[in-house]
Amino acid sequence: EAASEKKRWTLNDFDIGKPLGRGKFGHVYIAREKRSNHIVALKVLFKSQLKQSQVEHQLRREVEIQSHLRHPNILRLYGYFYDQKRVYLILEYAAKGELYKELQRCKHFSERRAATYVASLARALIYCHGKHVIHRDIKPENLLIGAQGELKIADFGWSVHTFNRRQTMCGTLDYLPPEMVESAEHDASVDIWSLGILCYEFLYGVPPFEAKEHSDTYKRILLVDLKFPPKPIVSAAAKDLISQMLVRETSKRMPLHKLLEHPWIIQNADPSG
Ligand SMILES: Cn1ncc2ncnc(NCCc3cnc(NC(=O)Nc4cccc(C(F)(F)F)c4)s3)c21
Repeated sequence: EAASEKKRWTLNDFDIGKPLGRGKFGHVYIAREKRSNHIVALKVLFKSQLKQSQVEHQLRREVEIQSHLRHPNILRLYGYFYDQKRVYLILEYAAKGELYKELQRCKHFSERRAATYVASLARALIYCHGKHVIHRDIKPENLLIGAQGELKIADFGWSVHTFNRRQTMCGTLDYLPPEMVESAEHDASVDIWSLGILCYEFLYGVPPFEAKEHSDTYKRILLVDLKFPPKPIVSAAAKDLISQMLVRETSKRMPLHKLLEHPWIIQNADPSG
């Protein structure tokens, strides 16, 4: 493993295949590493755009964070390389593609499928939080589906290491005001909120606080203006779980390990994930 991490990859190491998707900063292609015949996804980012958006540090943080994460429901970032104009991310290939396209196709998921996805995401987030990493950008566009139908969290471009905050206070915690100490904890609960939003969108096909104007969505979020439409029909257990995750007071949101014991998850999630 260490040897491969030391290896300097170049574009010549890969045969590039069809485009898999196009993101804000560049395109993703299926690719085969020539020596091993290993299929990967190669995300090509233009340095000019990264510089223009001043996100180079975020990309470095993503690569650093991802290099320590190993979990079946987290898309691997195997490494990166760059040339004159581009940065290339060497990523695990998710054979069944993007979850948001699947959600658009199905309109909404069954309770069993939704619960199975939510449980596997909860396990991945418990793993991340255990390593003081929060994703902060959990949404359908950042979820991919592996060859066996398993969910993979991708794109840690917005993730942070909660301990960074503590370390920047030159080692000592003593001088941190309560809100600074607390906010590091608070961050971990942002992923619980987002998972609640995701669970709602899996079941209803739309996020709970959607509104025409951004300002209205913002107001609905702050009020936690949570409404469950009569259609599609959704079990009381599912609504109970969502209601316990979408709580304004961060410390009162259902902890992820409690989520895995919730009746709706126990009754509906496929244990294999
Ligand atoms: C579509 N698709 N279908 C199958 C499939 N299999 C694997 N991958 C796919 N798609 C790529 C998924 C990604 C994983 N990690 C990413 N990471 C990222 O894009 N990081 C990133 C970019 C620009 C700027 C920044 C910065 F600087 F702001 F941090 C960070 S994108 C696939």
